Amino acid sequence: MAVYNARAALPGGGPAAWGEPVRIAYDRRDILLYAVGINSRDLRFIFEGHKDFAVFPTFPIRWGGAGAVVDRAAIPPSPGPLTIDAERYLEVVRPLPLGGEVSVVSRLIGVHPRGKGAGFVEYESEVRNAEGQVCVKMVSGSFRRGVERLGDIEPFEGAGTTFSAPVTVPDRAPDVETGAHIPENQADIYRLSGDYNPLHIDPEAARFGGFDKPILHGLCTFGHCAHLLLSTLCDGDPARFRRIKVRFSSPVLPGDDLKVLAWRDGPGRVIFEARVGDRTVVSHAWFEYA
Ligand SMILES: C/C=C/C(=O)SCCNC(=O)CCNC(=O)[C@H](O)C(C)(C)COP(=O)(O)OP(=O)(O)OC[C@H]1O[C@@H](n2cnc3c(N)ncnc32)[C@H](O)[C@@H]1OP(=O)(O)O
Repeated sequence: MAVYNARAALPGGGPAAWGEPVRIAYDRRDILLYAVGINSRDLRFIFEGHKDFAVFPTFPIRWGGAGAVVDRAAIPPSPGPLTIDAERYLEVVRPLPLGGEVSVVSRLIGVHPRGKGAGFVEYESEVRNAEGQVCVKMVSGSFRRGVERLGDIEPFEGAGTTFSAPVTVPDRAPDVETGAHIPENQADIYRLSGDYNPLHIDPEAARFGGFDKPILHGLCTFGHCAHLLLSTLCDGDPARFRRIKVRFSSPVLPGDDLKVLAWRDGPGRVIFEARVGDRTVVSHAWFEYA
């Protein structure tokens, strides 16, 4: 089993069974950098000397899919920027330690044709602590542009299943409204957590990907939504975080004002959307808390 550092690029590749565990080492600096990358000003997440210093619950999201075996026959590769982060789910089973080594296992759970010449690919992942206990469960969905025909998929347990369920927001005013300004340099900071895709910093790479300028990492938007909801609904207490699911519907840009609108949907559960102006940027989303 290879040892990878949290800052290094994650490996990929392989079939639809659980992949080999990937060991990931991280320390307090990684925890702090992630929290600053989603623009947290909460000392519990950005000051290691705070009495309640904690890992922000969505910290491991970038490890989604780590170690999954990619069957190239089932999912033809699509060129770099044409792979788009489309949906994410994260569930905290128990808190991650404040540093050390964890392992991540992932497997392909679904490959679906979707929309105009795109494939929608979903991976499931589990993060386990040094004792082998599951701390976090995740599902990562991405759009593969230009993959018009998905390959012949060998049948496997769970093939064709999807975690991608539609969510309709109620036809009434939201119960909760919150938001944040995304600083112009937010993507510059977020990428230091290890997501160095040039789409988020290099204007030329952004143009190649079909954008006028570098866009914010979807996972940075994800972290902002989680932080805003945890702050507003749970006084920022990470122990109350349970699960979150989002769909990235439209890109967010550094400098944007992000608004999160949430509707209560039973005890400890909200349905939410994020918007920039009138444009919905996160949809089909929900958050559960204690
Ligand atoms: C490596 C990348 C890193 C990043 O961080 S990129 C930044 C984060 N991601 C984004 O900003 C993505 C923003 N989302 C989009 O730009 C668009 O959204 C998509 C390009 C992903 C899709 O747009 P379109 O091709 O125009 O698709 P459609 O015609 O709107 O919908 C076709 C079908 O696809 C479903 N769908 C649309 N968006 C998503 C999504 N994000 N995740 C999962 N499914 C999606 C719809 O419902 C529909 O489905 P049905 O054909 O069954 O009606």
